[in-house]
Amino acid sequence: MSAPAHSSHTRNPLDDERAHLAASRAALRAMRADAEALDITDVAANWVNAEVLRSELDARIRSLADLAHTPLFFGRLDYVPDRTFYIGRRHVHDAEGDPMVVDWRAPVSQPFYRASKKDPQDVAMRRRFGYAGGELTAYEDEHLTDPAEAETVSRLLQAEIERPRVGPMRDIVATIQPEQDEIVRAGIEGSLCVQGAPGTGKTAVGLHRVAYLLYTHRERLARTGTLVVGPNSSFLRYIEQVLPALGEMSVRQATVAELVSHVPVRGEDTAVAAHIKGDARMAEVLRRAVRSGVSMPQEPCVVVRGSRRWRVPAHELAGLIEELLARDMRYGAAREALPQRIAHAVLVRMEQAGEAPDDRVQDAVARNAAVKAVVKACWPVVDPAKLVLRLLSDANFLAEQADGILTEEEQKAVLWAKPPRGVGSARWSAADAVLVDEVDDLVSRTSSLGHVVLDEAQDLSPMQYRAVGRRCSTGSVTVLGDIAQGTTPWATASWEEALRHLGKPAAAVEELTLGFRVPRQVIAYASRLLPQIAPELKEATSVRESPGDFSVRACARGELDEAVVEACRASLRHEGSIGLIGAGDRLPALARALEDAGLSYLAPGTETSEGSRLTLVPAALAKGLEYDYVVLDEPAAIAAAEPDTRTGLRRLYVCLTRAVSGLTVLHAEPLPEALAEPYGAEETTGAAEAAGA
Ligand SMILES: Nc1ncnc2c1ncn2[C@@H]1O[C@H](COP(=O)(O)OP(=O)(O)OP(=O)(O)O)[C@@H](O)[C@H]1O
Repeated sequence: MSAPAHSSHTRNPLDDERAHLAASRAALRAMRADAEALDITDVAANWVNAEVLRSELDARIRSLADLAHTPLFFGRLDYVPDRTFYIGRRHVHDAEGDPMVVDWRAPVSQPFYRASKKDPQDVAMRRRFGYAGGELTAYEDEHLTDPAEAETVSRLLQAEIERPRVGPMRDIVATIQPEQDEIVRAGIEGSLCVQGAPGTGKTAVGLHRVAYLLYTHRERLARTGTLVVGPNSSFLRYIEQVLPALGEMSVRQATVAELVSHVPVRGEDTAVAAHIKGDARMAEVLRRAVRSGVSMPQEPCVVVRGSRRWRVPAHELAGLIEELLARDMRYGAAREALPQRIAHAVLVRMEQAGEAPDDRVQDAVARNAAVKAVVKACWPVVDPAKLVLRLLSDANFLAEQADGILTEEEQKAVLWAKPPRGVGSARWSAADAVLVDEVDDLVSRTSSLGHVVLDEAQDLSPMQYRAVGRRCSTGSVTVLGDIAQGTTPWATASWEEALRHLGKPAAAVEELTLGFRVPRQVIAYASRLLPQIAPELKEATSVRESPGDFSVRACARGELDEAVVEACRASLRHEGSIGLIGAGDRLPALARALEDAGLSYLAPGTETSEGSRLTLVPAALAKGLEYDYVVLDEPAAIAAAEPDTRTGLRRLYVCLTRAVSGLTVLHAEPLPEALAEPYGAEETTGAAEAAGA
């Protein structure tokens, strides 16, 4: 793209901008040299201090590195009157401390993302820069206050959206859209939920929001911590470079399974059992179970001190226990409070007898063997894993705790067929681990982080939402997901319900509808499934201009593998990444076909590179990922691999919406009904062919 011609006889503005880039680079080098030259021997009082300071300084020096392939600034704002700011990934200042580049997250940068002709926000001109291989090669201006200038779609923005994808996920800091920016910059106090169709940038927005919050509330979040929760490790590997690219290294990323890893998960539940174990009613069953060991004393507690014996009668002890049960306290905290309460009762008696005991006496009484014996008998220690184990293997115990909460059939469904011998040998399932986590929290409060981003949230069960919710009980959360992509039988039905289980019922639900990934005709084709999988949702639109290569082809049974290999070859002739997606049990055959054809392939989550661009993706792991070209093998098999029709079609919807530039669907079995209609010739361009032939 060339720079627009400017009428003046002076230097080409591009030269001026290049000069500013060179000067900014020099300033950044000077900042780095300053940091490197800093002598900390005088300021660090001791060895530990010196170590801490050194590592902070090293991090700062690293963050000041000038990365040749990431432009130092990507935009410029000319405010009225007469103030110019260059917007980039990080702040750069000159020797006097004046800004050469301001951080995209600073308040003065906000109009770069939000200002419009309708609302110029004091900006006279917005300039976007185009780079090629680290060189500044183009710019594009919008004069927001000029009534004569028509509003246009930015070509640089469009080029960025169309740029082929290879390697890990990229940041979108140069091209965040206004509706996305509102979410990125929403205040830290409020929790938010974002419903968005495939490719509307939910993941990108969530990660940029973390970077924004860390910039704006650095100290607070350094103390309390931030966490990004994603669906599986391939997904986490795919997104893990985005935050470091934005200069943020200290954000933890985890799956829900990793958050609740109290027991080793080796077993699997039936869909029915998993559904019940994920139901919020389980929380009440567990609460009862935890307290079920509490009993009322039959004997008085007799404390001997010196020559005197102090007696607290059984009914008074029972009163203390009942009072603790009635309070909204963690089980473990109440257990710690009980000896003090009993000791207090003893102290009252001592005072009545004319003694003047102090706090030390109360502490000593609380540690007395007789008091300890009462606590041990009446308020026993609860081991979370052992308690859940008992609940799932002892039918009578479960029946008592679940009485009036779970039906008999439901109880039967969650009981282990063969009770394990102990915690170590049990075949715990993922849902069991969440139950153990719930009990753990009933015993001692889980500590809360400052902010949690929960991505692909539509798949979580109510009990999983509770597990995430307790990790942000005093902080806030950003929930991202798409109901139409919910593929677990235990998925929570609506965002309102999900937010309730998270403990954030007042959070606002926003919707993103502009799609940045999937070409228009592909999203239109996939959206035919919406009436069956999520009738309440609107069809996504696409901002992508490229119509994309899209074809649906029927083959004879014996020829499918060969056709798939051929489609992969054809895709490899284009630039960018290629994903071959198939049902789990089709994967061995597909792998063999690729190997026989001499095509090497990667596993999902492995970084693609120019030399290795083809990934073989099981349908179950496709969620959240994207490829420039997707070859989709046998839709019917993908749908059939799920326990019910709706889940099957939702899985298919996920797989159909992974493509950026091209999608080839190949099938030997009939297509699901909604997709069988030929794709209308009037809607297609290029290679689309009739489906279901
Ligand atoms: N403002 C933007 N500018 C450029 N690219 C964007 C923008 N927003 C999103 N994208 C790109 O669109 C693609 C889809 O984004 P992302 O994966 O965040 O979507 P998603 O809503 O999480 O999708 P899914 O529902 O499939 O998980 C990514 O390649 C992302 O970088």
